[in-house]
Amino acid sequence: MPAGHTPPTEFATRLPVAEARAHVLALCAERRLASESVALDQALGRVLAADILAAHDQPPFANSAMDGYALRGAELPREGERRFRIAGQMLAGAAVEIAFGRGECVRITTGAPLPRDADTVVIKENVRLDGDAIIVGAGERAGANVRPAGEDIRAGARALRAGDMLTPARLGVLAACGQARAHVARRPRVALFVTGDELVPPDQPLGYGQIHDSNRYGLAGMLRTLGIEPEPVARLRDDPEALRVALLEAARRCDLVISSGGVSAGEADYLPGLVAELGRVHFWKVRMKPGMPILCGSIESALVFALPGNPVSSLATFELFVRPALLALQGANEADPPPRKARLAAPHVKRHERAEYLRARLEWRDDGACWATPLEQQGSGMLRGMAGADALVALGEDVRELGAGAVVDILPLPGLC
Ligand SMILES: Nc1nc2c(c(=O)[nH]1)N[C@H]1C(S)=C(S)[C@@H](COP(=O)(O)OP(=O)(O)OC[C@H]3O[C@@H](n4cnc5c(N)ncnc54)[C@H](O)[C@@H]3O)O[C@H]1N2
Ligand code: MOO
Repeated sequence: MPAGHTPPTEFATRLPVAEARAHVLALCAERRLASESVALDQALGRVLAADILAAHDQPPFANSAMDGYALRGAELPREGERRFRIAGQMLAGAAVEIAFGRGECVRITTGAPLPRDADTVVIKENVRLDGDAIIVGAGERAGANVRPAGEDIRAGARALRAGDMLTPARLGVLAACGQARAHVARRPRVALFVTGDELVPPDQPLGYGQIHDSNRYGLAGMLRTLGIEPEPVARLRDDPEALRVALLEAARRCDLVISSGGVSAGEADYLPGLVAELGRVHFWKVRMKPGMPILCGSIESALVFALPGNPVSSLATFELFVRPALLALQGANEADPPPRKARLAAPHVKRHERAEYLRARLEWRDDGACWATPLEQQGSGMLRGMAGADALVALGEDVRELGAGAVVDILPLPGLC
């Protein structure tokens, strides 16, 4: 009997989405990746393996927030004007301490340490120069334009949390804390298999019954939004022997194996039987549309996601299961974010009992709410609908009819900005 006809046994099937996601996250918690140290230049998008405690105050010293003149706030005039002799100047980076007396000030630039006896900076634009002195009028505020030491981050405080994904600003925090390297989770190694004898690469002409392979590019693109470059995998025919060898080899080399196609009920749908034979099926089929036939299993220590071949189904199931899995393997705090909300811009009728993920465009209107307009192309083979979508609108199993303005959960899709 061909492997495609060997029904896997002893696994959960037709799970609700939430249960399937919880199962995936639990599987990932058992498989957390080890950490490694990387230079900050290589750390964008990586997930911190430990809390970052600030070794010193940030800023490390009280400094001026503006270009101007540092002085004692108590000496500012309440009315009229007052003259301050310029005793010297402090430029950012200059390693000199300047002392100044009563009735004096120090010219200072933004970021320069505040002289010990100063507590106020009057900006350049608000003074009049008069020889070696400045004239300051009433109306200046004592204590103005000073950034106290540690106002951003106190020495010893937790600057970043284990599990934080390193965004550009977080890389800045690490650098500001004096860390040239970061301890981050190892990047997941991922193999991507695209199955289907009807598929030809986009640079080859189509024969009868053939289509261009789009999932390879869509799924690889999804991986790249997470900074993951898929491991090279040869193009395979729908041949169970070749697939068996390749799956086992990929599972030994990788943390996660993704396949596209061959996971439903067709004569050449070998994936479920092969995963059952080589490892274990954790669940097969989730009560969702698109993406119902998704399978999650494991072969040796690798997690396996067999995604449905319909192009929209493969991308939607990536977002719902594979992205959270890749984040959870790295211990990311963002692996299972709470759903975001939007208002549905047009009424919608759902005629089936599965959860539904509508492709929708988002728009922030003058009422301050985010409105989601479902696109016309909702078929699971209609890539154009997915390409025009900013988000998936998640409708629960029980939803049947929704009016315009109904509040719905949304799952934003990764974009380029
Ligand atoms: N009798 C049943 N038929 C189907 C079922 C079912 O439960 N019973 N499920 C349907 C659903 S829902 C989906 S989704 C698809 C998923 O099927 P497979 O994962 O087995 O995928 P394939 O049959 O290989 O392909 C489906 C569809 O997608 C096209 N495809 C596949 N790979 C690619 C690719 N790399 N790039 C572009 N397009 C691709 C393929 O040509 C098919 O048209 O099954 C339903 N059937
Ligand atoms: O669930 Mo399938 O993914 O509808 O096309």
